[in-house]
Amino acid sequence: MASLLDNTSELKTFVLVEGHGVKGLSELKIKTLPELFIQPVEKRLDMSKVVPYESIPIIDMSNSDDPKVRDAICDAAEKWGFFQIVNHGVPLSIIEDVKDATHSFFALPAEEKKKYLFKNSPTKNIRFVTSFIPEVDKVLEWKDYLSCFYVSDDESMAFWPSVCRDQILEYLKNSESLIKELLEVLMQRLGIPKLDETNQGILMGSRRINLNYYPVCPNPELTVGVGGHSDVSTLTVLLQDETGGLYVRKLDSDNWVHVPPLKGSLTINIGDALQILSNGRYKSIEHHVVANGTTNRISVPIFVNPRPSDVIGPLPQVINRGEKALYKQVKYSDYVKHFYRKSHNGKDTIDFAMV
Ligand SMILES: CC(C)(COP(=O)(O)OP(=O)(O)OC[C@H]1O[C@@H](n2cnc3c(N)ncnc32)[C@H](O)[C@@H]1OP(=O)(O)O)[C@@H](O)C(=O)NCCC(=O)NCCSC(=O)/C=C/c1ccc(O)c(O)c1
Ligand SMILES: O=C(O)CCC(=O)C(=O)O
Ligand SMILES: [Fe+2]
Repeated sequence: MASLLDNTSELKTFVLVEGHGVKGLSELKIKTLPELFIQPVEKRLDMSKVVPYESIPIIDMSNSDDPKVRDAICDAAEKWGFFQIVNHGVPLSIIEDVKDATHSFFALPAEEKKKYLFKNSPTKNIRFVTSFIPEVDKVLEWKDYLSCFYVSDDESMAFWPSVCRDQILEYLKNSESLIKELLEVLMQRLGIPKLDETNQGILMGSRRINLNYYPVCPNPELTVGVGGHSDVSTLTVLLQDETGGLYVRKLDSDNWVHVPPLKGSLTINIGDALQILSNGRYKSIEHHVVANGTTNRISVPIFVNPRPSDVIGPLPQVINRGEKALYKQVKYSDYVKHFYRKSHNGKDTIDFAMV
């Protein structure tokens, strides 16, 4: 084991090539974090900047036709870019099933998980990864994930891991009406009364779902679970377990706010695509996940996106009201490829679309 930990190339092979991931490393009960994962101080979360007395809004969706609830959603998207929802209509049993399925996938032996590494995967729409982009990240993040881009039920049934595919598909189906409702509410404030086929395609024409696993880390303060980044989605529906560890930047400040686990809740955040489409009105906020010294953590984000072929820019309904466009028109797949070409670095992806 000593040679594994001291030799970066052997370590990379164990973690990235043999399918062990950081979970496999954590299970060796190592006492010290290998250098490969030691983040520069500026990439770690400065806990002195966390403000304990603030929290993102919690919105009860049981009366979602109530104008007060609809206003609360739009206000949260403008002022925080992040909010938690309860009574959202996604059955709690479906949520529990997807959490269990996440544990089942990561409990598979390395030999099985290895089949989903990008170079071995039967389809480019599914990949098992450690860190964010290990080919690009100079220092690795303390996270393994399975990323699934949804194309069709048939493709999922053929290629997704059988231990989790049915639960993921059920979850995707059962979150559909919630996603549509949230987008409808957000569009109404922008002067778009109904979602028709065209804007529905741009707002929610594709989905990516990730199963994230953050294993216990020997020196959590020296690394990150996920470095500061904003999502490139339209919006993200995030399911987290009872561990905690997600922090979001308070708008226009140097302060961070914890997103506490709240049983049965889902966390919603605005992504870059909606910041662009709304010409900056709705905010895609930087967020960060810390590593944990005592508990394994899972989370499951659904990234609701435009279709890869869509061209996105500030919506005509927004610009026609006399606003100056802050962003140019970009092909969404170009935007996403730009995101996937570099390590996490706060909010810098959106520079790609800036006028
Ligand atoms: C992703 C692309 C661009 C792939 O295009 P495609 O033509 O199919 O390319 P391909 O030949 O299959 O794959 C190669 C590309 O995969 C992309 N890629 C690289 N790493 C990954 C990865 N880990 N997961 C998925 N795609 C990746 C790169 O963009 C590659 O581009 P290039 O290096 O060839 O230039 C396309 O499917 C698309 O436009 N999808 C739109 C929907 C979408 O995926 N949106 C992203 C929402 S994800 C989001 O908002 C946040 C994600 C996130 C945040 C923090 C994390 O720590 C993390 O892990 C993930
Ligand atoms: O694990 C979390 O709570 C958030 C993960 C995240 O930000 C992401 O996968 O984009
Ligand atoms: Fe994220």
